[in-house]
Amino acid sequence: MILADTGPIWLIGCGNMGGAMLRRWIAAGLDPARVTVITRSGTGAPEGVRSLTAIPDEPVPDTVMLALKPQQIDAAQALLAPLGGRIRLLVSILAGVDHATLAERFAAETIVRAMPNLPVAIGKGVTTLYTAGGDAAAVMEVEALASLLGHYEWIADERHFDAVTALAGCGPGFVFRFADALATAGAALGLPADQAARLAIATLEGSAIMAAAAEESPAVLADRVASPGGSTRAGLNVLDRDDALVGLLTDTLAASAARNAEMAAAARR
Ligand SMILES: NC(=O)C1=CN([C@@H]2O[C@H](COP(=O)(O)OP(=O)(O)OC[C@H]3O[C@@H](n4cnc5c(N)ncnc54)[C@H](OP(=O)(O)O)[C@@H]3O)[C@@H](O)[C@H]2O)C=CC1
Ligand SMILES: O=C(O)[C@@H]1CCC=N1
Repeated sequence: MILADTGPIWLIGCGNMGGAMLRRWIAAGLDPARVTVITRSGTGAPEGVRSLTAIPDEPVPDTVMLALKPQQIDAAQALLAPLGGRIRLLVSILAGVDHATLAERFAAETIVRAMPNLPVAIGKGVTTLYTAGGDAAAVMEVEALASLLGHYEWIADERHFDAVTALAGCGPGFVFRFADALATAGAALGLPADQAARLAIATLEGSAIMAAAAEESPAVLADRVASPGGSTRAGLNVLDRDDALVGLLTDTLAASAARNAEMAAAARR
């Protein structure tokens, strides 16, 4: 998809996620001269991008992206309050904070919630999008930006946003933890720790690429690894006993989704 040059983009916050997205967009062809990063410290912006600690005395930008923490939404509102008019497109990556809260706090014609994940840094991210409606061209622009980050999908029901945040937004954190656990378990069997770490990550990489390309489900692929009466089955029996792994991950996502809901409630105050 081609990026429309609709004018200035202000990025409020440029930390782990805002920075990863912006670097990827610039690598993919976004003109850095269109972007102004605004943070308290004036740090974090990629080279060639204007970096400020307050909003400039300029016309309302076409696009504003909120990439600070949900707990910092009051500061973002105060920062943008002096703007004299409506922002054409507001994109928020704040976990939890819902569309209605954004509409109440920010004057924007089109508001899109986006939930990216950290592999956007290498163009292999997952971004989930939601809007309650808005200008079709603005929505297309968000799609064009999201497509540069990797896989993207819209959700029609905002009530699913906390769940997609838990699964895909937080998901890399859980997968990285799984990689560590796999390596730790390998080391417990006597492997050198560095070798166990390499093998664990390469195994995850190959398995994920294979699962992404396969027509069969991961469940079928798991059975293909497990020779009848063999060693994989013996291991899977541990993960499957009383749905141990499913139960653990269900609790994990539920805890993340509940935290998103708490942050959303705090932002409504
Ligand atoms: N990390 C992740 O994997 C993901 C994060 N998100 C969302 O991204 C958002 C940011 O998270 P993350 O990047 O991890 O957080 P970071 O702490 O890494 O970045 C926060 C950024 O916000 C800036 N900031 C803080 N306060 C203000 C302020 N008052 N005005 C302007 N800028 C400010 C910080 O700079 P300074 O301190 O200099 O002001 C920093 O650049 C969150 O809403 C989170 O829900 C979504 C998906 C995944
Ligand atoms: O931990 C967080 O709150 C954010 C939301 C998704 C990933 N990181």
